[in-house]
Amino acid sequence: MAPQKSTYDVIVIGAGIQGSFTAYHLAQRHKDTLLLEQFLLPHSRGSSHGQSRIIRSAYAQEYYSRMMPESFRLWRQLEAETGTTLYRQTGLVLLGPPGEPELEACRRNLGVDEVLDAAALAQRFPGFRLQAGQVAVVDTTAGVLFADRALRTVQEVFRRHGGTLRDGQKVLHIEPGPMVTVTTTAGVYKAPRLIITAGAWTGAFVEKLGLRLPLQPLRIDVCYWREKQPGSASLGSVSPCFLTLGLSQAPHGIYGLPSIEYPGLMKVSHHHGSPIDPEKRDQTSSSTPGPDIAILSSFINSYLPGLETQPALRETCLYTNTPDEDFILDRHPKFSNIVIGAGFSGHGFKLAPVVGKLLCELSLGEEPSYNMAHFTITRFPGVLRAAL
Ligand SMILES: Cc1cc2nc3c(=O)[nH]c(=O)nc-3n(C[C@H](O)[C@H](O)[C@H](O)COP(=O)(O)OP(=O)(O)OC[C@H]3O[C@@H](n4cnc5c(N)ncnc54)[C@H](O)[C@@H]3O)c2cc1C
Ligand SMILES: O=C(O)[C@@H]1CCCC=N1
Repeated sequence: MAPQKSTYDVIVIGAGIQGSFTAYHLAQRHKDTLLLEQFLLPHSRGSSHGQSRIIRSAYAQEYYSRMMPESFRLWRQLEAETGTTLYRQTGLVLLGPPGEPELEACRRNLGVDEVLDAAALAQRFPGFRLQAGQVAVVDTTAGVLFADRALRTVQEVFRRHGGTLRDGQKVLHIEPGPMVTVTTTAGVYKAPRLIITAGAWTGAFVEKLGLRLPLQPLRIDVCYWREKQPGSASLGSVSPCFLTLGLSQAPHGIYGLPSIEYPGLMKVSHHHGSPIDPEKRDQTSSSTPGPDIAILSSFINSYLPGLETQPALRETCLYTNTPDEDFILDRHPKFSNIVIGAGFSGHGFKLAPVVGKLLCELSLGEEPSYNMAHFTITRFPGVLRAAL
């Protein structure tokens, strides 16, 4: 048997959606790239699994909304390159009290004048019942990304461009230097450039490289609710995605997508969860609070009368939040050939094509295509441990 190749132009750790898109951009640019994943693929232990994610232009922060046209374009490019459907336009309803600052900022950034009241919304989306004192803004560009399929597709194209993906290999040790040495459970690899996109595991990882990043993994309980009339909230019906802003009973927001993963079951969940160690996610103890089902039930009763008010199914997923919920996309302050992409705070999937491009640019020492001020490591004081 030929000995395994061990030296590459770039090594990427973590084959979730961010690492996979980063590796795809590198391989497209003819960099000999190794993508390492601790679990056998596909897996459901991180943040990128499941069949659906929301994609929307609506962002309160201009620095994300400015990235969205390119992200939509790159998703379409991947669809065209592979002949695969990855996106379905459904529209997205943002709802909250009139004048709510985030809602207003989204409306402004979308360039939408219209704010809908209950009657106007019901006419457009009959399954939705807006409550008194609430308004809605519609993002018509928004829709659903077929997440598992997207992850598989980007990994396939990465390989097609000559990239190497090794799964079932956990990275155990990183030795910084002009040639970074990466030791896994199955081998030792070297490259002049390393990119860490290890999701909820990133904090523990970079700690060993002298960085204390304020990354908080959260366990997210994803709930599915049965349609009273089968098919009424399916992808084929007039059923939008939605997201609440400024609801007093759910300050982090409640969101929903049409029934996709399970016919007849619509996903409606909190946009938040409970702190967790990713190594212990299945060890639910009485000290790990579950999602507040009563709040979701009451929301469904009021806003989505076509659904049963008890969840039919629950699944788990992980967010990795930063304190300001902005991403971390930066070079290691001490080892500039190590780049970190983390802290996607529950909203990173839609932007993965652009995130991958930016991490690729940072790693190759190029000027990033967007202003990176909101994504720096040094926005958090005291991250560099004195010892290193
Ligand atoms: C329930 C839920 C709903 C969401 N909804 C949306 C949405 O609607 N729209 C949206 O845009 N975003 C959404 N997100 C957020 C989005 O899915 C995440 O931001 C994104 O998937 C993060 O990807 P990642 O690659 O950083 O992490 P991951 O997918 O977790 O990938 C990191 C990978 O690194 C690997 N790894 C870790 N340590 C090692 C090691 N030592 N060696 C080798 N490999 C290692 C892990 O196994 C993992 O596969 C949602 C997230 C969740 C959980
Ligand atoms: O990023 C998004 O659009 C969504 C919103 C609701 C939950 C997670 N992410």
